[in-house]
Amino acid sequence: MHNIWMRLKDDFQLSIITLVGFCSLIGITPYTVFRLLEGNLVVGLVDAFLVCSTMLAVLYAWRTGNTLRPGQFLAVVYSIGTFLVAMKLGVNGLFWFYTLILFNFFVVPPLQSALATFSSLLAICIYGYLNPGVVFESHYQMTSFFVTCLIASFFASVFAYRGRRQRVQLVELATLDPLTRVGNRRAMDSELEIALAEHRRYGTRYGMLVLDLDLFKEVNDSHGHKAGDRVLIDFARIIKQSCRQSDRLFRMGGEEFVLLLPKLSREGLEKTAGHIRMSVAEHLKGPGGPVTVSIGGCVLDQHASVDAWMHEADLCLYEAKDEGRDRFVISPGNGSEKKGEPMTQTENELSL
Ligand SMILES: Nc1nc2c(ncn2[C@@H]2O[C@H](COP(=O)(O)OP(=O)(O)OP(=O)(O)O)[C@@H](O)[C@H]2O)c(=O)[nH]1
Repeated sequence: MHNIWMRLKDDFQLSIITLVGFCSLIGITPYTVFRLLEGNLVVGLVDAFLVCSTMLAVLYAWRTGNTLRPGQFLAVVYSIGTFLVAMKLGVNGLFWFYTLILFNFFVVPPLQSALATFSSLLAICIYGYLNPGVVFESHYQMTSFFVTCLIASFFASVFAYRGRRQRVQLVELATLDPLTRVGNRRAMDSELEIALAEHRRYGTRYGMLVLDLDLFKEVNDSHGHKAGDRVLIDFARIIKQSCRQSDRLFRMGGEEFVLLLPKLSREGLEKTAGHIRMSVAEHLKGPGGPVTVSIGGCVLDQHASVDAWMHEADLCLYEAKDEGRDRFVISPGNGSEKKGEPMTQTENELSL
């Protein structure tokens, strides 16, 4: 129950789709029964179809975590459904268009929503125009309906667009480091926990590299904080260019970064660490000359916690610093506290 509540709180789109499911169940089901009882089979079946489709979409969203596809599916189903209901019920069915406008703008991105709503609106107006007296009582009524729907759509799309942008900005504020635009510590903590859970459940392999710029204080002290910031931004860019798209880079704080690498063996981790060390040494130019990086690494194994995993990588980093910097040390990987001496390799040793 706690899990369900957390997902509803954290995922806005999921909560909207769930709300739609709830509203359709209690809002449309009575109409379905009523239409079927009064013998209006078509509208009754359309209503029943809407309720069933909504329930399926809600289930799909909860099972897969994907809310875009069920949202698009519902936007199409409801747009067609609203058209059919208005076609059959005439003026009494037209009021559902206002609900459709709001609904579509909540479940799909603004452009897709405008397309679905406008198509449905246009379809009912064309049908009404071709069949005078069936849907609209006059052309004047049809025009008023069309114009008010367009105005309502316009306002809904402005609010939907602003709402979406603000949500994206909030997520960025909560998960990105403002200087380097890589993941922040909060994002790192949650991704490392997910990695640990996946490793335990499915045996997925993960490697971690802890990267720390060498003698970074000198850059700041000699050339100022702004120059230091520039070096940090360039460093993050070089790391992102040197690793796979599936790898995730986080800034732990200061000049220390963590790289999470999925599906990597210890040998793969060594290669990547060597490649990154070399790329940084070659391409990272501070105001006073090249800046290098020291790296500690560890493959996730039998670690009791994320802290234990990170601690092992940190010990390797300290060792790389102690041995003279501009190098990497990868733990031998027994999953517990470091027991033996970890392997230390510079790029030259690797290529021998
Ligand atoms: N420009 C800038 N500097 C930062 C930022 N965060 C931390 N620092 C600086 O990073 C420096 C870290 O210095 P140290 O921890 O002594 O490490 P170091 O000089 O890199 O030495 P080693 O790690 O031993 O190679 C300090 O001068 C901090 O002020 C930041 O966001 N921007």
